[in-house]
Amino acid sequence: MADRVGLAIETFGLRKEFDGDVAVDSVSLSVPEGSIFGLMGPNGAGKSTLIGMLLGMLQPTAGSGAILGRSITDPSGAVRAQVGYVTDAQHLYPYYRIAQVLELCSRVYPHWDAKRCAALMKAFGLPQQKWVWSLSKGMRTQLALVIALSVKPRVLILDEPTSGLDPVMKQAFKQLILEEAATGDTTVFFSTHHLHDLERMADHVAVMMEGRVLFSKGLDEVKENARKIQAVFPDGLPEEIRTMREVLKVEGQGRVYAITVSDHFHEVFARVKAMQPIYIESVDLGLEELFIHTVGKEGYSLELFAESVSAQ
Ligand SMILES: Nc1ncnc2c1ncn2[C@@H]1O[C@H](COP(=O)(O)OP(=O)(O)OP(=O)(O)O)[C@@H](O)[C@H]1O
Repeated sequence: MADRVGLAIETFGLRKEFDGDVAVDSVSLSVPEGSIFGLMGPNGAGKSTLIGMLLGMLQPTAGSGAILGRSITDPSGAVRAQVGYVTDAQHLYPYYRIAQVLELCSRVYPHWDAKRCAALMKAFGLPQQKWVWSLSKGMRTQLALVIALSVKPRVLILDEPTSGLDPVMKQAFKQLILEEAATGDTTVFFSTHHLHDLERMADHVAVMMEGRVLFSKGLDEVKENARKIQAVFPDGLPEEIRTMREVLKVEGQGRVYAITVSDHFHEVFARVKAMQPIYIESVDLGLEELFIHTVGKEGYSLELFAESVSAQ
């Protein structure tokens, strides 16, 4: 595994089968250091399975991966000391009191930040003497976040972290994550069902469907390269436009054609312009439109995906 500078997480052809059923299929991802990377996908897409492999909780069937240059299958688990994580199924000790869990963590994690832990506990108002088993789902998530941030993580991995939280806590949680990322020292990798989480938090976005990552890019790159061309041609649409690799969709209304471009926008625009349209302009493309067209072009059901796009 290459120890490449600049990437916090890297996977190559990562695959996981459960009894022959493929849950994660050939996933190759690059997560730049210092980024907030949002992975979006509907129920059953394979997000938790992928995260389970990154955290060393699940053994890959094939492929490989590294966090901060160390293999995710490294049996010593050394990399975990620099990784904070919050998962849906919190791996916390049910028969410990909160204070005991924190005490244990302070001994296990070499970079444990007791001040930060105390401040976060106060902010969340978590009762130190409560048993872990008696906490609500949202309180467990809060406790997991307190721990995740107190290990001074270089990488923070969050599996649908806000799913059990009420709206006020959701907001507070997101704020904390953004503050953590703003320090520039922490890379955040999170999964979500919802497009609006990506739009509000992430600077790198990926879409997962049925075990595969269909799309993975930096938002700046998306804004620069995924746009729409609106054009009118003297003799209707030149057929070769439909066959261009970068063209996701062509829609016509009267004589005006809207050409959705997923990549290399400037080159495609220049090629279309050379076809001598009567009129041509470039229009911004939202993430929602881009994802819907990408998912559709790959032949996946838009119904599954539509819920992720519309839900708040
Ligand atoms: N331990 C397991 N044993 C068998 N199948 C599993 C196991 N864990 C996950 N799967 C299957 O793998 C597929 C992907 O599940 P996964 O939980 O990774 O999806 P997800 O994108 O996280 O979904 P959700 O958003 O609902 O949490 C599903 O078909 C699921 O049934």
